[in-house]
Amino acid sequence: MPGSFCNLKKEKVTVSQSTIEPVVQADPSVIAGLDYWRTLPIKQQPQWPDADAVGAASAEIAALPPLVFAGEVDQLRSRLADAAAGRAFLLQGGDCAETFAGATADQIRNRVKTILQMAVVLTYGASMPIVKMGRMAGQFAKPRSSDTETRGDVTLPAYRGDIVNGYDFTPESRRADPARLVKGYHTSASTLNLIRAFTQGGFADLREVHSWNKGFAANPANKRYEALAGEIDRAIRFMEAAGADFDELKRVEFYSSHEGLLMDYERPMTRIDSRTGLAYNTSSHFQWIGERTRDLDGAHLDFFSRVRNPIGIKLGPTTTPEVMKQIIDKLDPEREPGRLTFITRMGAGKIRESLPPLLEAAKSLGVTPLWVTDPMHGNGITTPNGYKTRRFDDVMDEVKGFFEAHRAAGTHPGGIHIELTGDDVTECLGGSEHIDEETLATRYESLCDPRLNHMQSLELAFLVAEELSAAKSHN
Ligand SMILES: O=C[C@H](O)[C@H](O)COP(=O)(O)O
Ligand SMILES: C=C(OP(=O)(O)O)C(=O)O
Ligand SMILES: [Mn+2]
Repeated sequence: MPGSFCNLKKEKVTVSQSTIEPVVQADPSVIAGLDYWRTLPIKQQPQWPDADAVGAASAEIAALPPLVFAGEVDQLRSRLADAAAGRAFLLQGGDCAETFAGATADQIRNRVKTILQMAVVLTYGASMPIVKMGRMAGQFAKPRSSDTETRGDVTLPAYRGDIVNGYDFTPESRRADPARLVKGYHTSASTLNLIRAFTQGGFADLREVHSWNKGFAANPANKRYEALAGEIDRAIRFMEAAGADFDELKRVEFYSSHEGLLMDYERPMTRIDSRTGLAYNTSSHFQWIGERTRDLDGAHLDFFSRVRNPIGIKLGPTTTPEVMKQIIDKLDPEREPGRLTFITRMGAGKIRESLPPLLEAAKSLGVTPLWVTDPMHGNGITTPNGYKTRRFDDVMDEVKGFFEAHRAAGTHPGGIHIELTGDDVTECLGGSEHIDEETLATRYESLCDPRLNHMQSLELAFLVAEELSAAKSHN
């Protein structure tokens, strides 16, 4: 697999030799285009103190093997095309900011386990395949509202994610360190390796995942979900009785994704596929462009318009149909199924007004992007004692608004994008454990935005499954 890519170092094109398949030479204009973003305005990049050290780190990354194979990326595009057409549903979840210290076997397993558990519930509710994708194995760079953070009378650069600087509030830790780019690569590689092992090696066995869900539903706090859990149980027993081959249900496809933000990492991870001569960002299967960096004439949109990966764009409540159309024209001029995902993050109070005009505009343009709801980023609040948090009920209300808007427009609600962890943290308010403002302090671990914990994530999956099954019966 690695031999089928060429490494791109600066402007020079070197194509590695593959004995397995013929190598297609990269068109020089493709290579040159990949650096056009350097001429454009760019937001949310760190102030690296040492330009030579950044260049050296990027060159080192450019020489390392790709983390994903272009063929897997193509497969994901076709899965997302199914979701856009209403034949599948995307579940994308993981930390707001992964950390190097958090890349442990236990924490990775808990996140994968949570996503697998949610996926089983959603599969039942949707009666459709669930495309499983982690905000994992590369979600290390963060855009921030402010470049600096002030505590008392000390002001330092803001924490921009472990791939840039440290969280500790000292000048040394907050200085952007290019060595972190290389560590980001290796941490992504080891995380993805374990994800592949879990999802291919037997851990994802449907019956096992289902038995974990039975444990969730047996908890008296989750009584509300007992009936649905019972239905899933009967469905699985029916499959067993009918002779389903459960060995075939031990492995699942699982895709990696992160925000395509930090260009000194994304550019060197972008390689030319020897099969096609086209550029793929091999840092993950899918990248999205954030609400803060999706400027039409900016560096990010230009760069990601030139890679073959399926691309997500976050759309906040102020997005106009005209801007949406220009994004489509720039990123998906061919209107290729599965290429473009719109991840709307409007806020529970706004989605019912802000989403319908975009859905109507897409219909009148004759385009069918994949529509995904991110019910996290429009619902942030800060408690009087200083914790960034979100209310579970607001999150769920935005999901409901998303389904309502699609039902009214006759478009497909194609997926959910959630900040979650598999651990029992206390970062979001509410849920069946009734986490309140006092409780937040007991186990608040996120270095950026608050995540649903394991229980809250499963609870959300049961509620979304109800929405999905209602959406089915309306069709
Ligand atoms: O994850 C999203 C953003 O990075 C985050 O919401 C920004 O948070 P801030 O407003 O604390 O910078
Ligand atoms: C930064 C994020 O979101 P947004 O761009 O929607 O604010 C995120 O997904 O963590
Ligand atoms: Mn976030």
